[in-house]
Amino acid sequence: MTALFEMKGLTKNYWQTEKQTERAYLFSDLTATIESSERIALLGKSGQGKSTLLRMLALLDNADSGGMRFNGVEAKEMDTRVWRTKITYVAQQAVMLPGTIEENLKTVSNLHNETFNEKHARKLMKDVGLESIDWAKKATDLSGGEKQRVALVRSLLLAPSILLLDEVTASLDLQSKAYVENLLIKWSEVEKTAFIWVTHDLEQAKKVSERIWFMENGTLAVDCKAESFFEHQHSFSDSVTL
Ligand SMILES: Nc1ncnc2c1ncn2[C@@H]1O[C@H](COP(=O)(O)OP(=O)(O)OP(=O)(O)O)[C@@H](O)[C@H]1O
Repeated sequence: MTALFEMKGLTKNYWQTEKQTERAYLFSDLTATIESSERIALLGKSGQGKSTLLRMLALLDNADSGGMRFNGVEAKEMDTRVWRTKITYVAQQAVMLPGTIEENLKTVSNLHNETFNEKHARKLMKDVGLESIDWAKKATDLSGGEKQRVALVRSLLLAPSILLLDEVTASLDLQSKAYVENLLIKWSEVEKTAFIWVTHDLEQAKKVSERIWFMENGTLAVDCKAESFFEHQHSFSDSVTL
């Protein structure tokens, strides 16, 4: 059976401006396969290249070598915009487009010339705890945490196959964080969406993931079931102090 997603030998050299260390690359030869709607937490100390990898998977950054396939199709054979609707990146700092919340939510349907499913959007806004917000409000006036949740709903409206979540709850209070975690777990189960969630919060990783990718020294040092990772956490690196 064709895998949902494969990455093979992905390598990123340091940028020219980067202070050279003992190795020339940020990460090298990252290889992994996602068979179906798996929930993966991507862990690793600061500066290991987790965000760079996510951006690379969404074709927002180039690999120096290696390749990727989605449903058996090479990234370079697919239209970049189509790829990004299948494999969608949600940034740590949400960016709102000029205009109202409603206009932001409608970006996706407008892009695809489709009818906007308001009921679906309202349900998602409720799921992230934003049911009482006025959609006529200017999106750029929202708080950081509100912007993050609107951005997440906007991405979910694309119905991607793989969501790339870059510390998406870092700016949220505990209640909103729980809303988002629960929504994404449920969403993955119901819609059969995979996600790769970068987090420094081990409790969150334990709650949301079935599989762990752990980056260390420029490699994907660990790729295993979440249960096994947390059972043997002490034997990975320096106790995985993230
Ligand atoms: N566009 C760029 N130009 C130069 N250096 C960059 C660029 N993007 C990232 N880097 C460098 O690459 C390294 C990895 O950055 P990245 O943000 O991918 O790491 P990370 O593991 O996600 O870190 P954190 O956990 O702190 O978010 C860092 O040293 C960063 O300064």
